[in-house]
Amino acid sequence: MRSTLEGLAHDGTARPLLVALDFDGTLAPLQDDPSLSRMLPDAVAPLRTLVEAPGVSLALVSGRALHDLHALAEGPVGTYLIGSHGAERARVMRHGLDRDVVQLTDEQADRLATLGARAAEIARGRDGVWVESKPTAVVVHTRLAEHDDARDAESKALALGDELGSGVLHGKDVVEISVLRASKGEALRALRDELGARVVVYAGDDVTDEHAFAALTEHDVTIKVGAGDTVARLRAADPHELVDALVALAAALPT
Ligand SMILES: O=P(O)(O)OC[C@H]1O[C@H](O[C@H]2O[C@H](CO)[C@@H](O)[C@H](O)[C@H]2O)[C@H](O)[C@@H](O)[C@@H]1O
Repeated sequence: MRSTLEGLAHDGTARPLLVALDFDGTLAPLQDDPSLSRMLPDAVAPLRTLVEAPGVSLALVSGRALHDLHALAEGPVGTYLIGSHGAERARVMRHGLDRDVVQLTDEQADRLATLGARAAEIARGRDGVWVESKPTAVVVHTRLAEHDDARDAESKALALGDELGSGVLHGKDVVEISVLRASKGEALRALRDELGARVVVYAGDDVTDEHAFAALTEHDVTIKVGAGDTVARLRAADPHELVDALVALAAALPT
């Protein structure tokens, strides 16, 4: 995996190059409290090098709400941010974000409010189950719950998603119910087309990242972080191994 990335650095035909990275579980080790998630410190310098390199673009592609991703990930100026599994997009500017505004219809806004209330009912009385609200979705979190409570809450949340959601994603200890149809794969493909990227590198750890892997071609570089079935071609054992490879990629770029 590391040698593949180093090879891209030297390959002049792999330009424009888009390096797109998931956040939680990929650049940032998973945490019980999502507000404590931070990118591994060693990732900061190579990401800055990538975003400043001629012919290279950087994107962070996350299930996080955009404002959350911006605040926690601290992507360098020039980074593209894709949030809410593709429903939100922005670019990091020197002062703030250049942001595509998501506008829900009245019907979607009403449905989001209903979903929030119904998800709160699922969490009620289940210790460790809690609900995160996003601009386009609600998320039922179960990481801290006992096994039976977690499975029960997840199955109820999936049923709620089938009833009222436009999209349902079952990630690592989360069920995310959105009122918009979006996926990391569609968002990544749209960004690639806009940038005219000849090669895309994508790394992610969760089942929701499989949409992004599936949207790429055999000429791209797909990296699954951690264990689990995947359509990605390469694997990093954990965020540390991925970040080591990004350090190597950045160091190998022509100066
Ligand atoms: O696409 P990602 O960047 O991987 O974001 C997906 C979800 O990330 C957050 O949840 C995950 O990370 C939490 C912190 O490590 C962890 O507690 C949780 O169990 C994970 O599923 C975030 O809270 C969700 O909103 C994102 O959709």
